[in-house]
Parts: sequence; structure tokens; C-alpha cells
Amino acid sequence: MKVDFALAAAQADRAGPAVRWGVRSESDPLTDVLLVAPDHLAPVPCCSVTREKLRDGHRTDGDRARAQHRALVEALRRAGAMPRLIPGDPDCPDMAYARDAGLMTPWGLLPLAPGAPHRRREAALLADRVRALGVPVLPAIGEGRVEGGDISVFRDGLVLIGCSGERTDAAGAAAVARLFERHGWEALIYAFDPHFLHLDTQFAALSANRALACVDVLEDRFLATLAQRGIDLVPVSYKAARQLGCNILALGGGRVLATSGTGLAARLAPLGFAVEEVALDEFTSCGGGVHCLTLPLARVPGAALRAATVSGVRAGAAL
Ligand SMILES: NC(=[NH2+])NCCC[C@H](N)C(=O)O
Repeated sequence: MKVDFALAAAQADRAGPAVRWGVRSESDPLTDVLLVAPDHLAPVPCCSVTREKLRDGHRTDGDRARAQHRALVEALRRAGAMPRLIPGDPDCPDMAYARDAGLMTPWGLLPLAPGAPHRRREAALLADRVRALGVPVLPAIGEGRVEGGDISVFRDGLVLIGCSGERTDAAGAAAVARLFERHGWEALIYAFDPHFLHLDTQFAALSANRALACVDVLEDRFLATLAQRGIDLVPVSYKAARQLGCNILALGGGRVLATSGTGLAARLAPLGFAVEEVALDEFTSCGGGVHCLTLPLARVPGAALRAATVSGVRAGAAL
């Protein structure tokens, strides 16, 4: 699935001024989402899950990865979100994890500063490609290291920032916190061990007051802080989290996309969530799931109706 810049620009033109770029939460209805084509996906021994898979003989099957990615794109489209697919780069084997090199804020895309050396080039590439879609791009983060998998723009006024010291360090976390605090948001920084890679492998929003959480791994102080903010947690085991079972994407209105095989659909149905599962083992074997593969560009409160009404037009313009 090759996508070039001319096509990206055409997508931008057809989207027109109707798109309200920006994300104020992890669970408002998702209307526009960026993905990076996985043509150059390869397992890099840069995180615990991938190291374990390589030890067990895993090799990426490119055709299978592309087919799984296409199914993810289709699931997003069916859910009323417009997928924007940009090309990856031959020197960036992890760039399909679109979440990590940039952060969509309420004020535009913030190019980040990945801590993993092999991912550093991604930030500038992503920023250029996102700009070509017509999305406002902010000045890049100036200090420290930050990856998007560590940031949860949880709900309007509250951002959570994971800080392992490796992918995201104290200076980078503080720089992101300052940006949000300048706009009157509360920013909470949570320090954890680099073994767990990113905050989004242990924690992900389901709604404005509920999240999936690997409670065995998250520290009690952080769990208490979440409880004080009125956030209820649905526990996920450490084994499930290693299979990216925490790494879900809330679509808004109680709809959720998850990696298949995690049993979340049955667990979340009684809580009123409709979970669609997508097979993504080519990607989970390289350490990332649905949340890592998607970078929301626009979430619009109350947009479900709009997405449903115009989905024919929007789908026609996508990809
Ligand atoms: N947001 C995420 N959890 N991304 C997962 C990225 C996985 C990738 N192999 C890396 O280690 O960088």
C-alpha cells in the first residue's frame, strides 16, 4: 500500500476546512486518525517484548503485516474515523507505530524527541508529512526526550505523562507538562521502570472517567492519584499487557478498538463498551498494538452523528 505526498495533499484538499484538527481527550469521538504504512516494519531488539519474540524466532512477514494494517484501517473507517495513511521510511523500522514521534494536542501537532536512537529521525519525517495534510504543526519539543506512547491527553484539562528515563526523560516530560500547564491543564508525571517501555502499554483511557490499567505493575501512588481524579480502573494482567492487551484505542461513544485475543470484548461488554478486535500479531510481536499504531488528529465531542452522516464522502476521500 504505497501512498505518496501528492495523494496526501489531495486528501488535505478534499478534507477542506471542515476538519477541526486537535485532540482534547483520549475518548471523544475520533474523526481523523493518522497511520504510517508498515512497508519497512522490522523487529528491533529495543524493547522487552520484541527481544523475547526475537529470542523465540519471530521474523516479520511483510505481506501479513500489510494485510493486518489494512484491516485496522478498514476498522477505523467503519467506525466513522477518516484514516490518513502516510508513507514510512526505509531507515525507520518502527515508524508504523505512529503514536510515538508526535503528539496531537488541542493546539496542533507537537513534534516529539524519541529517546530510542533508531527512532529519532521519525519526528521530522512525521511533522513534514502531517503538515502536508494541512494539520497545524507546533515548534518541536526543545528539551529532553519524549515519545508519544508515554503521553495520555486523558480528558479536557488532564494530561498524564509517563517517564521511564529512557524513551521519555525528566526534561522531556517537564517540557510537555509546561505546554499543557500554560493552557491551564493539570499535568501529572508518572515515573516507571524502562522495562515497561511506554505508559500506553500499561494504561489506556476507555472514557473520561475509566481506563484499562495493568494494576500489578502501576505503582500504588499513581493508582491512588487516578482514584482521586475519579478515574475507575479496569484491571489487566501483566501477561495480557505484554500482549498489548492494555493498548486499546477509544473511538468515542463507548466504542473501542483492541488487539484480538485479549478477551476484552467479553470483559468490557457488561460495562457498556463495544469492543472490536483486530488481529495485529505482526505488530504486537514488535512491541506495539492498536494505540501505538494510531495517532488521532481530531476528536470532536458529539461528532458521532456527523461521522455517520458524511461517512460516504469521508471514506471516498481517504487513502
Ligand atoms: N506507543 C507504543 N507503545 N509504541 C510501541 C513501539 C514499539 C517499538 N518497537 C519501540 O520499541 O519503539
